[in-house]
Amino acid sequence: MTYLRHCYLPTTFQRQVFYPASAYVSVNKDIWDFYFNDLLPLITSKGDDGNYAATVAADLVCLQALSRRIHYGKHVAEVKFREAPQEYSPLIRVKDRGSLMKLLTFEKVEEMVKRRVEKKARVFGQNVTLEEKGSNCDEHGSYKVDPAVVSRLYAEWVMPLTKLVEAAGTRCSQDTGGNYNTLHDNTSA
Ligand SMILES: O=C(O)C(=O)C[C@]1(C(=O)O)C=C[C@@H](O)C=C1
Repeated sequence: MTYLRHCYLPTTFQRQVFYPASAYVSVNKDIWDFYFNDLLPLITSKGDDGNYAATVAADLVCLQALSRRIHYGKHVAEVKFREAPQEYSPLIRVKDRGSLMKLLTFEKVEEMVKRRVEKKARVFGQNVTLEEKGSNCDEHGSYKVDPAVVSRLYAEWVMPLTKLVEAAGTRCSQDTGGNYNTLHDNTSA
């Protein structure tokens, strides 16, 4: 590092967006676990095609995309907390995890997200062939990934983990002195 010249460009000012404690909020271990244990068995078939390098590269892209999407929950939490601190603060103070989760949940939005990702998988994930439709098809064609599984991915893993990040994020907004790595239900709110 000592060999590097100083940069000629002025350092840009990075606004501190998050409360410092939110740097410790991470659900990457949970993402890793559901990706390999639950999701992959639903979208792959057993066997060995020898494409290890391409597979690792694809896994990395997917894991990073999932992690980015889920940890955007920190931004969402920040907005929600700033819009209604009077609603969030008392729940955080008394560690009412259930009510906090309810406040962070918008069921109608979740329904829309599930329908939207399913439709996107249908539209953008079609296999294009010149052959007649096979057994893995509906009236529109066949898909690289079953659109119902994509909807399930969001319903069972992506949105619940986003909310977990949001819950931890709102706690950071309230109080920067705690341990925010303790995200799960068996821990205090
Ligand atoms: O849109 C929101 O308010 C979010 O918090 C995001 C999100 C999601 O992960 O898509 C999570 C929780 C809500 O219940 C709805 C949607």
